[in-house]
Amino acid sequence: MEFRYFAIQGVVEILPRVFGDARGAFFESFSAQKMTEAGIVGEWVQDNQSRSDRGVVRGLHFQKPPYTQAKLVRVAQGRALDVIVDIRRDSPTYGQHLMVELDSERYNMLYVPPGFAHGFTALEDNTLFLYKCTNYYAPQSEGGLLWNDPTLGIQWGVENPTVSAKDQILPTLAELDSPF
Ligand SMILES: Cc1cn([C@H]2C[C@H](O)[C@@H](COP(=O)(O)OP(=O)(O)O[C@H]3O[C@@H](C)C(=O)[C@@H](O)[C@H]3O)O2)c(=O)[nH]c1=O
Repeated sequence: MEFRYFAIQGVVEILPRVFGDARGAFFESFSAQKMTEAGIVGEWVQDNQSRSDRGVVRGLHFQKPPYTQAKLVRVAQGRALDVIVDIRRDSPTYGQHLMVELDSERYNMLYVPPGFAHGFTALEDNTLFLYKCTNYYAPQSEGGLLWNDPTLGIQWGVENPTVSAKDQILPTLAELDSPF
């Protein structure tokens, strides 16, 4: 398992060791021991999965304290462009975003700590997006950021994205009163 760190502190890409053979492939999709050694700590309590067709954008989402979530995200089928925005008020990279392509054929994953708005776009039909969370879903604590806020300048990689009604009315960064 290899770990890649970024200019935005706290975010880690995980590149598992993949064992290919005549039957197919094997990899460890989670190892508390190896991830803890790399600084990825959390009490993982919920696993989620969504299926999206090409051009679907989900996000940008977070849960507010005291129900903040770290997320460990990956794609089991297809490809997604994963996007995170730093909304930690005291962070030198506040308002900056990072994009990482998650590819089911590369088996890569991304660790997203609390303090980030998270979203992705599916780059293929039937993209299966899997993630672990360190807190249970708390609908009353849902927060978000407008996916196409021009201030963020995110290039989502698809034309005419499909976005839920709920996500179309999220606040812009300027309107956001970040709880982090
Ligand atoms: C996130 C979530 C949703 N739901 C329900 C609520 C709703 O009826 C339905 C669909 O919810 P949403 O539209 O919020 O699903 P979605 O837009 O896929 O939400 C997810 O987006 C990505 C980008 C994230 O980062 C996740 O944390 C989560 O916010 O599923 C749960 O029951 N448990 C959950 O943990």
